[in-house]
Amino acid sequence: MAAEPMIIALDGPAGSGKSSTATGLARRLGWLHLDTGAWYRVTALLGGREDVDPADAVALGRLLDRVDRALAASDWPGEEPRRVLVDGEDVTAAIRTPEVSASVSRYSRVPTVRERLNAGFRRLAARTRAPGVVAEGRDITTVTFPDASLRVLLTATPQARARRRAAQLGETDVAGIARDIAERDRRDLAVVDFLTPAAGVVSLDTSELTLGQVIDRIVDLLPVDRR
Ligand SMILES: Nc1ncnc2c1ncn2[C@@H]1O[C@H](COP(=O)(O)OP(=O)(O)OP(=O)(O)O)[C@@H](O)[C@H]1O
Ligand SMILES: Nc1ccn([C@@H]2O[C@H](COP(=O)(O)O)[C@@H](O)[C@H]2O)c(=O)n1
Repeated sequence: MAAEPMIIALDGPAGSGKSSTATGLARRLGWLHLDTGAWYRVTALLGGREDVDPADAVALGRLLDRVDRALAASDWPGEEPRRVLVDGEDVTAAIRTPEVSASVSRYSRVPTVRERLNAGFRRLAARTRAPGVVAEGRDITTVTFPDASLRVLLTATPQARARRRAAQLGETDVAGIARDIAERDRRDLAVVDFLTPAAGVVSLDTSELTLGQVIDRIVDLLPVDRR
């Protein structure tokens, strides 16, 4: 029987570097990168387009069935940068717009959404062709994969996060970006605590580290035969 895939779980606030770190780790290790935030974003994108009221259990269930099928079809270890496809449509860029970022918590705060997506993440990780999974989000170390082989909480100062995001977007209004990040964190923190490391979770402050240094530090925490 094939060995269970090894899991690295990464959590952290917006802009702390989860996706870039997970991308680099997955590339280096040849593992599957599971960007859970992307699937919350897909839910918000499709929900917004179809005007799905999160309180309408039937419409929400149909929406989540669709997201679930797209998630299940996304086992592409080694593909970086990752594309996000839904029924053949490439929504990689569409899920990153400021509108989706602003609306995602309307769906991500709903318990049914979290339960259905978490179940899909666990199924994907259990049956991936990859030898391991780097999963990143907000509740990955605590709820989705509390038994992961390695669990890391990435942190960075609000200033560092806003500076990085401004550079990423080519924006000069760093203060405005800092406000957007703080607002999204505030809404997300009402649902899960991703600022306090749970027992056994390694906390890594990336404010003064380059991306390469962050990846090296995490690889150093793996058993020697898995690096
Ligand atoms: N250690 C680092 N040093 C410098 N820049 C970094 C570092 N980590 C990430 N970055 C840059 O910061 C920006 C935000 O990183 P990233 O998108 O990975 O954060 P995130 O935690 O996934 O954010 P979100 O939760 O909003 O999706 C990117 O442009 C990335 O290249
Ligand atoms: N495990 C997770 C991951 C994400 N979310 C919600 O999705 C939003 C987008 O996530 P990004 O990582 O792409 O920024 C995020 O703001 C959360 O609302 C979540 O709840 N749990």
